[in-house]
Formats: sequence, C-alpha cells, structure tokens
Amino acid sequence: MTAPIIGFIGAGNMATSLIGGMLQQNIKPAQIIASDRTAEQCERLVKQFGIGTSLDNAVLANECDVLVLAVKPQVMQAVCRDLPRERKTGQLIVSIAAGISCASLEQWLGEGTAIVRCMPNTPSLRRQGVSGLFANASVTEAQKEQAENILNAVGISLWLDQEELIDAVTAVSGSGPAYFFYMMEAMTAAGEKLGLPRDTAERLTLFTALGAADMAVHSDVDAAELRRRVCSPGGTTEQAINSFASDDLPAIVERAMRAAAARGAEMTKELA
Ligand SMILES: NC(=O)C1=CN([C@@H]2O[C@H](COP(=O)(O)OP(=O)(O)OC[C@H]3O[C@@H](n4cnc5c(N)ncnc54)[C@H](OP(=O)(O)O)[C@@H]3O)[C@@H](O)[C@H]2O)C=CC1
Ligand SMILES: O=C(O)[C@@H]1CCC=N1
Repeated sequence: MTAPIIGFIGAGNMATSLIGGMLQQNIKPAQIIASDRTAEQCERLVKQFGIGTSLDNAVLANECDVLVLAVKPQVMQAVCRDLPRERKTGQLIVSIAAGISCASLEQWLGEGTAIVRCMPNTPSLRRQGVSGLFANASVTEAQKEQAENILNAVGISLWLDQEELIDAVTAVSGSGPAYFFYMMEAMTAAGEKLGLPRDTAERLTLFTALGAADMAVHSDVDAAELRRRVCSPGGTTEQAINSFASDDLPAIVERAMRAAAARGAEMTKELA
C-alpha cells in the first residue's frame, strides 16, 4: 500500500507542531503538503521542514488522502465552503478546530463526508502530545486507523464516543499546556522574589515540572500520593500546600476549566 498523502490547510502554531512531530517519526516530507494564506508562511515551511506547499487550498484538497483542517475556528466555514465538493476519493477530513462540530463541517463540505474531529495540543512538536478523537458515522475503521497513525506519531490519542466531550478534552489537554506554562511563569517569578537569579529560578522550575510529570506518568500511584510523599510532616511543602488549599486551588482550577469548556460549546453554536 502506498503511504497516504497528508495535507494541512493552515500552517500556524498547531499545524507546525504536528508536522514537526510527524517528521521526527517515520513520516517522510514527501508525504506532507500544506497550504497557507501567505507566501512567507509557505516559504517558512519549505525551509523548516522541506515539505511541499501551496497557496491554493483547493489544489491541496485534490491531492491528499487525509486533509487536516488547521485554521482558526472563525475562518473554518469560509475555508470549507471554498473547497471543491468533489475531492480525492476516500478522503478523510481531520479537523483540529475547537468549537466546530462535525455537523457544521459536513454541511460545509458535503453530506456523507468522513470526518474525524480531534483536539491535539502543542507538545505534539516534541512528540509528547495528547489528543482526543471523535469519528462521525461516515468514517471507516481504516480511516480511524489513518487518523490514529497521524496523532500517534506525535504522542498518544484517545477515542471518545460522544462528540460533546471534545469540549472537556479541550479544557483539559488542548488548552492545558497554557495552564502549566502559567504555573511555570508564576513559580519562576516567585523564585526570583525569594532571591534566586532569574535563569536559576527558571531552570529549577522547568526541570521540576519535567521531573514531576515524568514521575507521575510512570508511577503506579496517583498524583495525590506522590504529593503526599513530598510533604514531610511539619516540613516546608506542607506549608505551601496548606496555602494553596486555603486559597482553594481545586476550585480555581475547576472554574477556569469550566470557562474553557463553556467557550467551546458557545463557539459551536456561534460558528455553526
Ligand atoms: N494552538 C493550540 O494550542 C491549539 C489549537 N487548536 C486549533 O487549531 C487551529 C489552529 O490554531 P493555531 O495553529 O493556534 O492558529 P494559527 O493562527 O497559528 O494558524 C492558523 C493558520 O491558518 C492560516 N490561514 C488563515 N486563513 C487561511 C486560509 N483561508 N487558507 C489557508 N490558511 C489560512 C493563518 O494565516 P494568517 O495568520 O495569515 O491568518 C495561520 O497561519 C484552531 O482551530 C484551534 O482551535 C487545537 C488544539 C491546540
Ligand atoms: O485557545 C484555543 O481556542 C485553542 C484550542 C485549544 C488550545 N488552543
């Protein structure tokens, strides 16, 4: 079987992360093409990745077996409506846009279009991504495998059986890297205020985050137990955790994530 051609419409942050991660796996530059609005953006991709590019989304749509829609949700309708209804036979559409339903995509791209809606995240660039995937009724088992192969090349993927849960995935892992980056910013700034040189505070923070995540992923006990193991009774960590708890960190996090998920649901209605 010949390797599928994978096309990206919109070559911004997320497409760059996915393409970069895929090329570090067994996917060859000749298998990937991308289109974007400006020649500069296309030139950047050629230089950075050596992949083929086009300024014409319709040309791209006719050439690829898997078409990844990676534009902002607000321009998705116009981009889809401009694509030819007759595209390459057996083509799978993979949309990574937050807040755009399979029903809307099908309406804009043609009834019966095979669509996998997925929510990846930017650590895909380092092949440490995690994605939630949902397939509409037109997607075959072979196409599910195609989508999985792309997302698994840049991390891990998990299938969902209800499309609405994509908003929860967005709130947890799609937007999630930003929450951890925010925490890193806050810890670095606080470390500096405690007297550390900025770059020392930053390196201590980043390697602590990396070490903690790696430990949690490979541990046979949960995060709560790992946290307890750092807290010596009457020691230092306990004071910090007590301070977080008295500010009700879990409620702060839940409120933020509910806001992210609600925005996803709101966008689905707004952009339908
Ligand atoms: N960033 C993230 O962490 C994540 C993003 N997503 C989803 O990924 C999608 C893309 O987000 P992100 O990569 O951050 O956004 P970007 O703005 O970085 O990328 C979108 C790209 O699409 C280009 N574009 C705009 N209009 C067209 C068009 N008509 N034809 C071709 N290309 C076009 C933009 O060009 P220009 O800038 O010139 O307009 C830009 O280069 C969104 O739908 C988002 O919901 C999903 C998971 C995580
Ligand atoms: O902020 C956003 O809307 C996108 C979706 C998840 C991450 N970035």
